[in-house]
Amino acid sequence: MQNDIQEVLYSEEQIQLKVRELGAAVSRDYEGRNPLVICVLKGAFIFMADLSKNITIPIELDFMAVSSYGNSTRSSGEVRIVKDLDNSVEGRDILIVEDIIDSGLTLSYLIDVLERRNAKSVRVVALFDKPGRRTVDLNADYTGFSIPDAFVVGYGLDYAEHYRNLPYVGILKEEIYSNR
Ligand SMILES: O=P(O)(O)OC[C@H]1O[C@H](OP(=O)(O)OP(=O)(O)O)[C@H](O)[C@@H]1O
Ligand code: HPA
Ligand SMILES: [Mg+2]
Repeated sequence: MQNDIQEVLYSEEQIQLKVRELGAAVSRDYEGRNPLVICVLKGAFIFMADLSKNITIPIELDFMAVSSYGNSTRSSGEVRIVKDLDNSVEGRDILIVEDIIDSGLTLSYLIDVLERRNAKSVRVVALFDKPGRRTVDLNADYTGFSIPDAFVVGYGLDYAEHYRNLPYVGILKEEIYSNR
């Protein structure tokens, strides 16, 4: 697995430090509000686990699975809900937890769905952001790291379902996906 990585962008330790900061910011901003924190599966599963342990106010958790990349390094443009929420979002303060914002298509779709279901507020915390790749105008309320336009894996992020279990985040060698 390690041999497929061209360059480590952020180590496990650097990520943990950032996640602690994000947890503190969320805890401060949502004091007294009991938000519903939504994990966007599968990519955000590790970030959600670590972030939630760093949130010090009462929260509820829910999970939604959406997919648009499949086995590609480019978005198909079609966002599919693979698993929906268990909870109603009506009248709730929602915090969406995303691993990465790339084109922005996944998030713009999700925000739209949650607003149409009458959430009281919708905010986004994203660990990684590729601002150079947006096709829709959208930004997270809380961002961990801005990264260059390269396909990255690890800490939940996959290529064709592989590499999610790497504890760090790195750029995938182009030769792994260029001849597919
Ligand atoms: O801003 P975008 O271009 O929409 O890209 C970001 C989304 O793409 C990835 O999900 P993916 O479809 O690969 O599903 P996964 O989380 O199960 O890997 C990633 O985890 C984000 O949810
Ligand atoms: O760089 C990425 N890596 C993994 N999944 C992704 N989904 C959007 N961008 C990426
Ligand atoms: Mg993926």
